[in-house]
Amino acid sequence: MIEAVGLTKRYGAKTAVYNLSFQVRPGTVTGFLGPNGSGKSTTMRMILGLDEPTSGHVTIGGHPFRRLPNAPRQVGALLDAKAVHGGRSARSHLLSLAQLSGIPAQRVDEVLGVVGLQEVARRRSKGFSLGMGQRLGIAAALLGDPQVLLFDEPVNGLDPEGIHWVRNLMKTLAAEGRTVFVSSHLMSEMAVTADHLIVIGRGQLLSDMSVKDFISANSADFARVRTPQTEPQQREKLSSVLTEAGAHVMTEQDGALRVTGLPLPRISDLANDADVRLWELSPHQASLEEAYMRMTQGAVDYRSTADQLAGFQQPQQPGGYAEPVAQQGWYAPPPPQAGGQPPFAGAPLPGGPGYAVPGQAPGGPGYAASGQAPAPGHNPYATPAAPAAPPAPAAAPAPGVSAPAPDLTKRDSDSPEDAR
Ligand SMILES: Nc1ncnc2c1ncn2[C@@H]1O[C@H](COP(=O)(O)OP(=O)(O)OP(=O)(O)O)[C@@H](O)[C@H]1O
Repeated sequence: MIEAVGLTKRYGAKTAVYNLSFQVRPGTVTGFLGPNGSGKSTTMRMILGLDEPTSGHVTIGGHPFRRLPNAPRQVGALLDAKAVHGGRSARSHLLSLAQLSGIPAQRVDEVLGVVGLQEVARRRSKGFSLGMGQRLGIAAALLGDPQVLLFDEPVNGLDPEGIHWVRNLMKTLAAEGRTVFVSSHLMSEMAVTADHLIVIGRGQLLSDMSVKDFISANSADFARVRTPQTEPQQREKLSSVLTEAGAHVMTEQDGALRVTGLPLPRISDLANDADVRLWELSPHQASLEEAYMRMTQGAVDYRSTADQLAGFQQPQQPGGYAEPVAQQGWYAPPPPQAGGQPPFAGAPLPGGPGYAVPGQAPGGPGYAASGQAPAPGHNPYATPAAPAAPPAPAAAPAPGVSAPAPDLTKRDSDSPEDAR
């Protein structure tokens, strides 16, 4: 098991990691997520004894990495696939690592087979593609047959077959009882690979929970309801009936209704009672990517000015950043945006069940969950709001969620110096 307690790392005035506490348990794949620059690699380097924490500590199996007896046989890691002497062949690179750790040469050939590089084992690694380099880095991590494995972006540069292979490898390693800690920006992959997630933003813990809980805590389920296109009055009638019953109803670009606040059977019953025929009644559950974007929206450092999402950022507070989203309550499904219109200008925050928590950016980042661009000039969500949801309790964070800590990152002097 990996255990971090109050882990903090400062580089000069820059706080890369602040007061991180978490455990990575054996037998599961734990995903490590966070926007660019949020401190994932720094955390991994501290776990591996490559960086000294400014305060706090991190142990593997109860020992700091540097005091682990025969560490390479207990812990394997892929941090930077390019950290290989390009003039050496894949085999001689692995052989030199094996010799340093007293690992027999036979194991080198085994891991070359496991990662599928046996055919190119004697080729110089400088001619390797990005994906081949990743495979070589994974081979190095597996060399000591360790119980604890850390992978920083292992699927970076891999083709679909390679991604599939890494996914199965991680799962197999975890199923063997090993501790597998893996960072990635590929949410679709994480959704099918990881069992548990640790999410950080600007160096601080945002979430520590199962993938399933993470998705449900950061999304609002809703129903898509369609009535016959040829009879628009049916849709209007249903919309009124559902609204009267307490739902929040919005019209999507394709004419379907997006309904929150009522379970599907109730929607069906109400439609039936109102004599409205339904052509579609389907549940929508957010993807990990949607949930992740909703959670980390306030903790993204680098965003294109051309990115439509830029307008949805909470303003950077002087001397601090907009608080990461605490995981409590339910959130509005991300509403499609009208072309170029400020996201919530003039439009009240949709209320009712499943809506936003005070202190957060209203309504979410504004990406279209349905993947459909809204019609220019028409904001289907600028409808009068239902009464606002009662305020969520401000202080108590949900289980597994850290309360947002004060921002200790400093943007003005990102010194490359390590001031530990
Ligand atoms: N040696 C260093 N000196 C100064 N600042 C550093 C150093 N290493 C990391 N940082 C800063 O610490 C912050 C966290 O960086 P880190 O590489 O850990 O983030 P990350 O989450 O791994 O990012 P990415 O997803 O882009 O790989 C960044 O702002 C980075 O610039």
